[in-house]
Amino acid sequence: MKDDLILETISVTKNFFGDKSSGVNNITVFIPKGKITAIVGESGSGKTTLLKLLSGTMKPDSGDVFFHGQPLPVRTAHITSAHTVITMVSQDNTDMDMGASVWDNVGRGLPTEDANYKIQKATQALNLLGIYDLRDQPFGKLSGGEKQRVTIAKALINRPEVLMLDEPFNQVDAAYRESLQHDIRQIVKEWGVTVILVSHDPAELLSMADELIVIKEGEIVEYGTPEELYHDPKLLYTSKILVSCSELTAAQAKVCGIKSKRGTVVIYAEHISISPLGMGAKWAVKQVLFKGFFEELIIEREEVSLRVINYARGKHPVGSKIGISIKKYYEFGRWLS
Ligand SMILES: Nc1ncnc2c1ncn2[C@@H]1O[C@H](COP(=O)(O)OP(=O)(O)OP(=O)(O)O)[C@@H](O)[C@H]1O
Repeated sequence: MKDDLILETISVTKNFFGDKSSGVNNITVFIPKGKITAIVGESGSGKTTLLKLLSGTMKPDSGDVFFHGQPLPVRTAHITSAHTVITMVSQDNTDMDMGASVWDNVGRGLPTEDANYKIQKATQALNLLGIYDLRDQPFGKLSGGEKQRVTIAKALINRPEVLMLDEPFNQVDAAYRESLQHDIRQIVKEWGVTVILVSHDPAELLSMADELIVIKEGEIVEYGTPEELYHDPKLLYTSKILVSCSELTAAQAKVCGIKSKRGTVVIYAEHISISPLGMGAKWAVKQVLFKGFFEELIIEREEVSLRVINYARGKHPVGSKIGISIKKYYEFGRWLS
């Protein structure tokens, strides 16, 4: 066990009802201390199962889980944001009392009756998450984003060593989400808390995580930093999780002027530029997806569909035609242009 690791699983398997296609199989992962590690994968790939094994709320069928190099005891009760060493924040707020005030909910996370200590800790936690002014509000009346801040404040009140976040920002609107992500990063830096995050949001994964663990059908298939996996994914599966991209067969790639030697080509939306309208405008705009300061266009030609980033919002409506040039594309293991 290296000093810079806090949790590790060695060859851990957990299946449900003896079905090997459920749960996770033979997983070995290392969670670095004081970093944000994100577990990513398609729906049903085993992310939550792995999170539960790492938190000690689920017992593996075989294999071992270590916390600071010692076997992690399995807890009988569900882990909640009131646990002290490893805490969990999920999107459903099940351990919060909707009718009680923010202050009471957060204070309930402390395992003590010492009133002064409670006041000091609750004030600190609420200030940390920028919600001190909400202290008298009933929890149930808060917005989704405010609720998540309160849940995280409760989870942090005991200064846990590990904070587990299972899809924590689903209910939070985009503007609020960024500031919450920023605050969590700050807390990780200042307090040295280890965060394990499960998320489906590529932007969140790339901007928040220090390390990514990619899980597919219950097995770890790839891991690395967001930069490594974004720029040099070994698997199409990984790029599809992290990036808006199009996957083409060799025949489809030919329509884009690409001769593929390996049979599958991946084109990131950001690597396609839109050329001036005119004779070369052969791609029909089928859908325009609003993304804030840019749009994502779904374009089609000869039954080949591509995703393209468009910064000139409103300029290419559905039904119009555009020309494109592809700056680079990915064939597994290598970039080509
Ligand atoms: N308690 C359970 N009983 C039976 N099967 C289960 C149970 N928990 C998980 N599974 C199965 O194990 C597999 C992995 O589930 P898990 O919830 O870990 O996936 P996930 O990646 O977190 O999915 P999602 O992103 O949809 O939440 C799925 O096939 C799921 O149906």
